[in-house]
Amino acid sequence: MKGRVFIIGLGLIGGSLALCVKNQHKDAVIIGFDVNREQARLAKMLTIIDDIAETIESGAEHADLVLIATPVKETERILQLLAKTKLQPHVIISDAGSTKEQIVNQSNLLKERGIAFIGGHPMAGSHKSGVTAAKSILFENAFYILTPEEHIHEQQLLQLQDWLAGTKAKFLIMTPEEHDYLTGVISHFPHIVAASLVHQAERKSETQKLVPRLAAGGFRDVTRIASSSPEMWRDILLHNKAVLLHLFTDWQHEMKRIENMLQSENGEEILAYFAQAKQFRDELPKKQRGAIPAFYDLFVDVPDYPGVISEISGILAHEEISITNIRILETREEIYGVLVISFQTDEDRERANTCIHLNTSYETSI
Ligand SMILES: NC(=O)c1ccc[n+]([C@@H]2O[C@H](COP(=O)([O-])OP(=O)(O)OC[C@H]3O[C@@H](n4cnc5c(N)ncnc54)[C@H](O)[C@@H]3O)[C@@H](O)[C@H]2O)c1
Ligand SMILES: O=C(O)C(=O)C[C@]1(C(=O)O)C=C[C@@H](O)C=C1
Repeated sequence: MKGRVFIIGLGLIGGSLALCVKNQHKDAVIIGFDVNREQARLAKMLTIIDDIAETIESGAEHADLVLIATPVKETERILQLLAKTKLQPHVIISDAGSTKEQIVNQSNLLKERGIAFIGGHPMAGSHKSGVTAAKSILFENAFYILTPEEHIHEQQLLQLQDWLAGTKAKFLIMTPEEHDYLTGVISHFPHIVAASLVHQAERKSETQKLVPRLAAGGFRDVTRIASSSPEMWRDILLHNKAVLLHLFTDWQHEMKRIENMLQSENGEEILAYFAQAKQFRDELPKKQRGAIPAFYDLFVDVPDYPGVISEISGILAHEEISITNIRILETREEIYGVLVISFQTDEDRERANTCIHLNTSYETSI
């Protein structure tokens, strides 16, 4: 599609959306704005955007699509500003915020002017922030939730999906309330738990100096997201307060339940507790994750010795399995295994997995 796309907030998500729109719509002109001028300058330098707008008003005036990718409290303020700004009558405005109800409520002022606002949330991301972390593949295979209100025409919804087709995400339509409940359960509350575990470890480290050095595999896996942007998460919590307070009560019951099992040394119940969690966790759809390994990646836990890459690639070549990339991770943090092999299809990855199991004793994970 041709047109002018204005992106407000040029961080991880705004930058990634800009790349996705440009990949799909080569003739589109992407204008960006960020309060942090350095982020805007970097976005232009990295050719993630074509031009920088001096103000939100000047960027929005001639835009066909406006995407807001700022922390959610800022998004509310920006919607208030846009409601007073000169806009093209056909413009579509959307956002990428992690909460929806308060943002959609705030868009009422635009609705009164007959301007279309469609709440959006690409359900993939990272603990990294800033435009330098932006990637065009960030949302591949992830869900992209849209929360159109009743007055939004089908045509406007389709047009937004068309603009965002380069994300290669799967669109899901739901109400803002449903969105906030679901994300409260699977994203926002887990974030609080991750941060609380880090706080607990930090407190213990005051008397137990070895805690930071020993905080390895499991602790790092479960707390990776605690390294995310504090501003972003402060805003998410403030927006989704009601859902989260309800989940705190649930969680406290949950902790009490396992605490009681331990208190009474009920081994059978403890076993069942972990077995049930393992079953549900193991059955989560693997292909629907976001970007972190967004390709068909296979992780192979190999000893770090010269020649290991050619050993594995030789085994795969022998079976005529094509690989698109093979590399050694410099760190073992967050993902098991140091050798990452990328494939074009899930089928190739499955074949490779079987082949490595048959020919080596290395552990693999997908
Ligand atoms: N990080 C994730 O995993 C993720 C995933 C999906 C959605 N989101 C949502 O996307 C939004 C952006 O998150 P991010 O990860 O890109 O954060 P980020 O910190 O990488 O980028 C946010 C950018 O917004 C800019 N900004 C802040 N206030 C502004 C304002 N008033 N006007 C213009 N620019 C402003 C900041 O300077 C920053 O560059 C948030 O609402 C977040 O909830 C995040
Ligand atoms: O992978 C991560 O680092 C994330 O936390 C991404 C994550 C999530 O909870 O899944 C975080 C918030 C966004 O709203 C969407 C995605």
